[in-house]
Amino acid sequence: MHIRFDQAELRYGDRVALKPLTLSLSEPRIGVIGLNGSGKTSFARLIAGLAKPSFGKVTLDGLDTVADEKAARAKTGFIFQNPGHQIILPVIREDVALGPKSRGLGAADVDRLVDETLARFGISDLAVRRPHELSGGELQLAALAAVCVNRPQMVIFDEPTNQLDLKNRAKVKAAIEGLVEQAMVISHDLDLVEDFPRVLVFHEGTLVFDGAGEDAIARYREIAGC
Ligand SMILES: Nc1ncnc2c1ncn2[C@@H]1O[C@H](COP(=O)(O)OP(=O)(O)OP(=O)(O)O)[C@@H](O)[C@H]1O
Repeated sequence: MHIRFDQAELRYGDRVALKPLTLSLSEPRIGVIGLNGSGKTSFARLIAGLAKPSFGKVTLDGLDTVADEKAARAKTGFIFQNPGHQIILPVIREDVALGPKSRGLGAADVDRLVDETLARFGISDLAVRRPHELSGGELQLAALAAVCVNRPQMVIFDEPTNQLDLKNRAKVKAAIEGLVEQAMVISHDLDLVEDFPRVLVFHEGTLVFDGAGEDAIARYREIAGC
C-alpha cells in the first residue's frame, strides 16, 4: 500500500499535534519513534482514518481518508496501546467473528475464517476465553487476529510491547515479523524497529528524521540526550 501525506496537519483545538507533513511511504515495515507527545499516534491515526486532517490530505493507494473514508479505512487495521479495550465481545472467538459477520459471510465461512485466523497466530486455545482471562501478549495476538481476519493491507501497532514481560514480548515481536501484511510499528521499545528499512522520528509534531532503523535510533538518542 502506498501512503501519501500532502501537507497534512492535525490539530486538537489550538494544539498542533502534527505539523503540515508531506511524505510518501510504501515499505513493508515502517517504524515510528520519538518522545512522548511528539505526534506519533496522531500521525498513525491519520493513516487509519481515526482522525481527519485539519488541513491537507492523506491518501492510501490514491483513496482519500476523508472523501473515500470507508474504502480507505478498510485498508488498515489498528492495534491500540490497550488492546483489551478493542475486544468488545465477551469471548475471543465471537470478537474475531465480528468483522466477517458484518461483511455478510455465511456461518460456515465465518467459522472457517475464524479458525484459520486463530490458528495463524497460534491462539486457537484462546477461542473460548474472555479478554480478562488473557495475558497482555495474548491480548495483543487476539486483537491482531480480530484485525487481520478483515484482510487489511497494513496493520498499525501502537506500542505493542508496552508492559509485556520478555516472553510475551518475544511472541509479539515474532508475530509482527511473520506478518504478510505491511506493518507500521510505533514503539518506545527500540529493538523492535532497529532492523526496519524505514523509521520515522517525530519531535514536537515534526518529522525530524526519515531513514534506516539504526540511524533513526541514533537521531532519537540525540534528541532525548541519552
Ligand atoms: N484527543 C486529544 N486532545 C487534545 N490533545 C491531544 C489529543 N491527543 C493527543 N493530543 C496532544 O497531541 C500531541 C501529540 O500526541 P500524540 O498522542 O500523537 O503523541 P505520541 O508521540 O503518540 O505520544 P506517546 O508516546 O506518549 O504515546 C500531544 O501534545 C498530546 O497531548
